Amino acid sequence: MSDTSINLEALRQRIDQLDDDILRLISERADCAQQVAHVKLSQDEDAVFYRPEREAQVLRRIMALNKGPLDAEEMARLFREIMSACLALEKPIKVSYLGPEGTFTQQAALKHFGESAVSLPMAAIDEVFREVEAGAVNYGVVPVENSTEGVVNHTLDTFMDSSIRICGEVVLRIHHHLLVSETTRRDKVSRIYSHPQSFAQCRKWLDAHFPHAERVPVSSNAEAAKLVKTEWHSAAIAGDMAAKLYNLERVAEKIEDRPDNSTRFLIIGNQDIPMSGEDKTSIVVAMRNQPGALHDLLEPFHRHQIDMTRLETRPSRTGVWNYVFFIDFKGHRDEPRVTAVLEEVQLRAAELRVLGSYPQGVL
Ligand SMILES: O=C(O)C(=O)C[C@]1(C(=O)O)C=C[C@@H](O)C=C1
Repeated sequence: MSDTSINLEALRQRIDQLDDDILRLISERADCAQQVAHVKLSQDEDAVFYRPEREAQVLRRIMALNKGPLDAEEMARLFREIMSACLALEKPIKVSYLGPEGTFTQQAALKHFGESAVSLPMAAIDEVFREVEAGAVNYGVVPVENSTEGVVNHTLDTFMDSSIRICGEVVLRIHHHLLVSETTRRDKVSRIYSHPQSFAQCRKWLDAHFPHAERVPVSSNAEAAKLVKTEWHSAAIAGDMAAKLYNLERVAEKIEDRPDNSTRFLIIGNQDIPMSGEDKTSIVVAMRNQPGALHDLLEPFHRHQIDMTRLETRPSRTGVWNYVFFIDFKGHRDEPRVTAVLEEVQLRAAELRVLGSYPQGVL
């Protein structure tokens, strides 16, 4: 036997021993999670098993402790899956998302809740809200803003008519690929299907590489991928999940014009989330229609040195010229300086609703 094969053998034996340890430790961890479930149930028969603030703390701790060689995000992803499996042992979690299967929203749902969550595709954003409101699922996942294309107005508008709360956020790096099926004539592509937002995010690449192909907008990237299966002269722009789901080949990868293209998704539910230590709060405010209203709204945030991460304006559905403001800022509603700001804004506003305080996205 050569030296290298002896070495390989020894290393594999060591890996087997380590796997034994990992297996034992994961099982012990799962056992602990089951005991946590018993404690929760003994305190409250309607106990909520999923604890986003605790999950965020676990992942942040692991990322801070990690010394490599795996990078912190990779390590957190592994722990994300362990926690997902532990939670499923306590109580399986059901999550609705803006479908169909294979969309970036499904990818975001899995990134946030892990593979052990049961995820159910819905045809529209309102349906995701409705399922959560009706208690048919525990949580929902909807897109809210894209770094290239801006806000998803439909999601914001749906919050105005709903009592649903925001329980979390997840940011997904969006990579688009040009996809074809095994029967596509790659030199004869004359039509490309995709969602309008994806076309917008890949405009320059398309102008340079497929200036003459017809661009056909469809309701989702997954739908685009599905259509390609049946047409020999068509391609689709979609992401990894759709490529995998419909078994398509990537003719060109990462064709988005901006390398930092990302989408933020919200986790919606019926629950108030306690502080995790690094939180955000989202509010919706209607101001009276008078001069200086916007200044009056923003001034308390400035004075209390609260870091505002987003401000969107949407027309209110009640008065013709009235606008409402969607504001995200750092901090949790239970922190004294946040409570103070909310009290001041309440006095100046026609209406204020806290949509939720939740952990800042970790992964
Ligand atoms: O700490 C808890 O409350 C648990 O239920 C345990 C645990 C975990 O596996 O660490 C599992 C699910 C919760 O969402 C948070 C954490």
